[in-house]
Amino acid sequence: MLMLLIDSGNTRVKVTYLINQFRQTEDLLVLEHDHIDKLHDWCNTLPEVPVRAIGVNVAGEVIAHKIQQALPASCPLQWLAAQAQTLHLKNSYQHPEQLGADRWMGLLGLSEHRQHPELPAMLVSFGTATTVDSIDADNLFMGGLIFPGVMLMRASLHKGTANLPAIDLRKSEVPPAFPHNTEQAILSGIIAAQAGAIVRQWKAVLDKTAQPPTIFVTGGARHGVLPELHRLLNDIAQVKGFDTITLQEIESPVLDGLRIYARAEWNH
Ligand SMILES: Nc1ncnc2c1ncn2[C@@H]1O[C@H](COP(=O)(O)OP(=O)(O)OP(=O)(O)O)[C@@H](O)[C@H]1O
Ligand SMILES: CC(C)(CO)[C@@H](O)C(=O)NCCC(=O)O
Repeated sequence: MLMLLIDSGNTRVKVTYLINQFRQTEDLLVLEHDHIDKLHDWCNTLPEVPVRAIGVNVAGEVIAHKIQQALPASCPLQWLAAQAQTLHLKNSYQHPEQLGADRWMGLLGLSEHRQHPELPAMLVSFGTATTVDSIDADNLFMGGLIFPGVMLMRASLHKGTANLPAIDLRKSEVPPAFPHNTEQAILSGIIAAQAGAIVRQWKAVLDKTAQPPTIFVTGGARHGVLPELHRLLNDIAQVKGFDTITLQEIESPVLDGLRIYARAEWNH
């Protein structure tokens, strides 16, 4: 039995599959919104006809419909939402279903990466928006931040002002603390905002739980932020008396979460 797992984000749609509940392949399809129809042909190349699909969609109804249309008629699709509790994960959102389903499944996906489940953990996703979510050692989602992602910050400065250019973001060095030109000032500003928010949340979790969270980082826009993030985390580790702060990059926590969900359902 082949089951599709779909992570439909605001920039890209990612699809993988399970055969008899196991991920037997590293096959991953990544599609921009304009190319969702290619999902149809991809499905025809799979080793079996898919009989079911589950996924999360935060890209709106139109994209959800396009995905549904691209699937074989034999393959019913179920979109999952955040809940008050899913497996071991508990949700502290006032209205649990308001939490982005991608954030929720991503947090579920952390369980297969956490080497120290006795410590809290953070999931930082540098996607279209940046999200910074925390769970404690009892798997309670404590709450999290949403702010414009790297590309949105860049675009909004360019669109919302007369003088600011659309800068080149393909640099992954620590940007200067005291920029001396416009391009550097924008780059440093964006990276400082992104990295600074994560350090702020790391400290908030430490203050609340008295334990240092492990940080998991994902998303297409992460590379430019990581050098500055490492630098800030080294600084705060020293101040707080820790040898190091664990930061681990992970490729697809949302698909990992969907896989965990699918297997649990299968075994039920
Ligand atoms: N090299 C890069 N430098 C900066 N940003 C990048 C780079 N590569 C991709 N991005 C940005 O990363 C974002 C996409 O990341 P990702 O694929 O994780 O997004 P996504 O899954 O579509 O996100 P979301 O789920 O938030 O919609 C886009 O904003 C894209 O412009
Ligand atoms: C924040 C995004 C856009 C991140 O992809 C998504 O999770 C979303 O649309 N969330 C809904 C609002 C919320 O999570 O509170």
